[in-house]
Amino acid sequence: MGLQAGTRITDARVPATEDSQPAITGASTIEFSGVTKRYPAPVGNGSVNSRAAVESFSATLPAGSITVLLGSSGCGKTTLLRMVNRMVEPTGGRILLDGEDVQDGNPVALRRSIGYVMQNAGLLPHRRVLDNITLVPRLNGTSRSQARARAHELMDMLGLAPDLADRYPGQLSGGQAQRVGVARALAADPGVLLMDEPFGAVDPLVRRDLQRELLRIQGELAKTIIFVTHDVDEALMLGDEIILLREGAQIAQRGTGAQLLADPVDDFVARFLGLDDADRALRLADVAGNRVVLDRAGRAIGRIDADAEMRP
Ligand SMILES: Nc1ncnc2c1ncn2[C@@H]1O[C@H](COP(=O)(O)OP(=O)(O)OP(=O)(O)O)[C@@H](O)[C@H]1O
Repeated sequence: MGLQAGTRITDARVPATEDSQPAITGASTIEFSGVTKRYPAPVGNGSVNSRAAVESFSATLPAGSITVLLGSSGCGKTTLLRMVNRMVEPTGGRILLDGEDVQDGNPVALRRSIGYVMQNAGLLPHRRVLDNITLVPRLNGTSRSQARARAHELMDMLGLAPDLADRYPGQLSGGQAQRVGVARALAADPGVLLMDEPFGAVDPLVRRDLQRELLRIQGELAKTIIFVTHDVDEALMLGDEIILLREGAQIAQRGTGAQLLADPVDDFVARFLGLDDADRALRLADVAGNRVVLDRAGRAIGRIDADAEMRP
């Protein structure tokens, strides 16, 4: 379809801000090099086999970009993500952050230096919203007043009303809890943000809002984000690049959303993206001078932003 390399699909309803390339400050390049994870798998006779959840995965993710790990349940997305902050230890291979092996440092310090957002927000239920957000900066030695000031800033940035600061997580809606989860992950100003299906548990409208917020915040902060999802539309909307995975975290195809849509390398990719599905039937069209991705009903689910180069 003649799409340029380096195109990015953005939310069709968000106007482009071509001149707003954010400065990349403190974001890290993430390099996976031959990373493997085998979990012990008990077999019937009492002995234990091991299965590779991730088999020799290699990829370099540029600083300041959103890379989406897209794939079916069980293909190894979460395992890949959790090896970055050593919640899961790899069986083989190396993960480098700006050239430094994550295995070389203290895992607790590593975890505190990396933002992590999970599906159910993972907030501490007995701590108020503000205390959830300030927790990691406080553990890192930030003063109470500074940590609270930053927490209020982040709440404002994420559209959370100030009076929510004193609530407990159980008193929040799902969407509010996810916003607090994102604020908490950003509170220590990490260079890397790991997001594991963070918007999967909220309704589609709230999910769309959260996706838009994330893109807006990323426009300001330019973190290196790994975003895990099995939702194609979410991947197309958020990813500077998408890595589509098969079982064992084998890379089926890697590229911008536009590249994957225009040039799927095989049937697996085409099927996963819904290109062969008459009910979905994603297609590209020109609308008011923009190249947009339409679903079967003609709804715009994303726009191809041909001017957006992949950031270094
Ligand atoms: N702690 C564990 N012990 C044993 N096997 C595990 C463990 N965690 C994950 N696995 C297995 O590793 C494989 C990959 O799991 P993983 O959670 O990384 O996949 P995923 O792509 O994130 O799936 P989902 O989208 O359902 O979260 C699966 O077969 C899973 O059963």
